[in-house]
Amino acid sequence: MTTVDAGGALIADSLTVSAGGHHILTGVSMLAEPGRVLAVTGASGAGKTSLLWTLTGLVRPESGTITYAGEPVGDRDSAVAHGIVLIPQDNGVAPSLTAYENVLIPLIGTGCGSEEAAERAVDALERVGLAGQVEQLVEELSGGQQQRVAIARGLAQKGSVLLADEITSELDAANRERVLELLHAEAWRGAAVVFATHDLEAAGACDARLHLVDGAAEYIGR
Ligand SMILES: Nc1ncnc2c1ncn2[C@@H]1O[C@H](COP(=O)(O)OP(=O)(O)OP(=O)(O)O)[C@@H](O)[C@H]1O
Repeated sequence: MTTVDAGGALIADSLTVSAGGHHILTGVSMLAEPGRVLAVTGASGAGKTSLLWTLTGLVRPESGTITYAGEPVGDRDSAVAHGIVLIPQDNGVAPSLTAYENVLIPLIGTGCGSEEAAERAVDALERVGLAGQVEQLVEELSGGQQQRVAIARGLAQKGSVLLADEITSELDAANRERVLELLHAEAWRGAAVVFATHDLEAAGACDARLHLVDGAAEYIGR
């Protein structure tokens, strides 16, 4: 397994984000530590996706700062350079490519050598239980299988920070358990993991919890 910088905490300080003329995050602060899984909970519309998109540089905050290992994360390029990986809520997989290509191509795009990328892609697909679907077109896969392709794509990148947005929503019980174990395995590898979820049982098994209410952090702890 690849190890990452153990000093690499992702810290958000007083993030405020606006869209459509109103605040969708208001003064949210957060600490994601290497080796730990932070659950982000909250009702639908509370701001979980907005927070993860801001942490990964896809949304620019109106005020507040984000740092990784003490370095500013100001935009998408710096988030990528710091190894901040997002598994998005909508999966974002390419339907006309195979499962393997969906995992492989982003690895090549980030400069991974072709042999290592191939190994990592197959390994990640096996870890999510898709060893038998490696060469299958994504459009031929079920919703839950497509979600697992997106998870494999995120795992294969071996990020320093893994942001996982509602990644168990389409999974059956066995695959939900498998994916939760994989998130914790990412933390054991040394990554800081942030897991947005409606699943309070899964959140309870995480190391820390940030609860959002109407875009504000209401409760931090277990
Ligand atoms: N581009 C946008 N323009 C205007 N409002 C937005 C935009 N993006 C998000 N919002 C609003 O911000 C709020 C938070 O949305 P967000 O998707 O972050 O919530 P969430 O907690 O992830 O919800 P869910 O659990 O349903 O995925 C919602 O009220 C949403 O309508």
